[in-house]
Amino acid sequence: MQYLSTRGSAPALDFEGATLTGLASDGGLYLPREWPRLSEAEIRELRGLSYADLAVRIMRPFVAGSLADDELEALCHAVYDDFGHAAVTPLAQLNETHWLLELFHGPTLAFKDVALQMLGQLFETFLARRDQRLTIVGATSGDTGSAAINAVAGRERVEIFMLHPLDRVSDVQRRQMTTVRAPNVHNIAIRGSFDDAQRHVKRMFADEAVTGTLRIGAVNSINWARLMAQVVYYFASALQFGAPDRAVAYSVPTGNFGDVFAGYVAAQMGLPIERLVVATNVNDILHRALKDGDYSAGETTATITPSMDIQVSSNFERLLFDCGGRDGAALAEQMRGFDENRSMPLTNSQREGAARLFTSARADQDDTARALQWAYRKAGQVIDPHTGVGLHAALHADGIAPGTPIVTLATAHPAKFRDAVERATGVRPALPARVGDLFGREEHFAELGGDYEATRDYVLENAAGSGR
Ligand SMILES: Cc1ncc(COP(=O)(O)O)c(C=O)c1O
Ligand SMILES: N[C@@H](CCOP(=O)(O)O)C(=O)O
Repeated sequence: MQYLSTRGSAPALDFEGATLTGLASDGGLYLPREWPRLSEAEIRELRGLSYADLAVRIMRPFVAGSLADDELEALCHAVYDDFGHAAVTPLAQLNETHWLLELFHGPTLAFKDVALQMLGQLFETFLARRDQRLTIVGATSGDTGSAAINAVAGRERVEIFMLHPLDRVSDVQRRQMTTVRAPNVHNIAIRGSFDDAQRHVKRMFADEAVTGTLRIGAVNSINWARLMAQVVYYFASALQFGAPDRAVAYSVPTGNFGDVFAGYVAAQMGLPIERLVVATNVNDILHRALKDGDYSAGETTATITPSMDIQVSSNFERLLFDCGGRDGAALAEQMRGFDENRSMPLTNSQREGAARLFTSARADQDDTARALQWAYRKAGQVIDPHTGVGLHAALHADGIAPGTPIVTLATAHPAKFRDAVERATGVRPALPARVGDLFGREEHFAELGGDYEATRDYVLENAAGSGR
């Protein structure tokens, strides 16, 4: 499989190249040249497979040419055979229509583990093959950071620099990153928002002072391999509802548009998805873009769903590319306009293409708290606030045919946000034993100002080196 940049001018790469490169050299994001398509009969044959075997079948066309079947099988079984829950991503029923897809059974209690545990293995495989090292630079609003650090801590061939916005992640999220003691892990808190951190990371990919010295890679969802691994749980859940003979709708709490874009990919592959509901908090650029065609970023507001306090949503570019006729040059121009004005109108084909599958909703803090209360009182489920944003959207979604199961992606364990959960429900969720003694361990992180140069220089000065 070949991968193309959404901005049209970076070289096409195979899966191995796209995984190690992360962000394309023209600033675009990699996407498969075409969507592999499964027939209804092929989807039916997936019923009853273990999660690991399903992952092999879904990922195989995407990795073709870069991983042999036996290599892919070994990786999928290594990651998913012992994942914290036998089903890896189990479903929980709320009522006759609504379900939760629990994505938080991995080591760091958020959906990011499902893909990042796989990405850690992919890095190891490809770097060993090339006898190379990689310096990862990443940005996190809380969950990607801990999941990525868990996936690569102590590994020989990678080191990781993870930027988080100072005081804008939960205490559990921060400690899951900053208490990890491994020589290849560097945590940096920057003054500003997640968007600032993400901008610094993307700029490093285009900065010769960095790329001329270090081979840098990405763990954020700008890395295609992340999304590929997330497609699997849409199939795993829809099959349980009878796919391909029955359609399912999903409500996805959204920030960087990665998780919900994985649902879009599943639909392009032939999975009958009736609707994808993009659920945002008050940082609602995606809701406004889908509703009015106006993609314009405001200031980020801190909320009880900090992982979704995002205004510039990386993966939306992938959707605009795919829906807008895959015209890289035109999209590069459109994105240049956005970089200059922090605002851009969508084209008609982008709007119409998106409207075929997506709908959207926005939840403020009261809506979110009410959704947490509803889940607890009506269904006995204590859910995290991000999941609450998704559930609010699911409960208020229209345009979904009666009788269609609506699945809300439960993206984090409630204990990661226990203060907000307790305030809404009166229940203080306990931290699962698998995260260990987080509050008894010492924290280590560098605190930097908000300027790009300080971040870049810190990385250059502290990198053990990955060669060029
Ligand atoms: C708990 C949680 N829910 C939802 C999201 C949103 O996911 P995405 O950025 O893939 O849209 C994130 C992070 O982005 C998250 O950490
Ligand atoms: N919510 C994320 C933000 C980064 O998103 P990513 O999916 O692009 O890595 C986080 O928790 O860090």
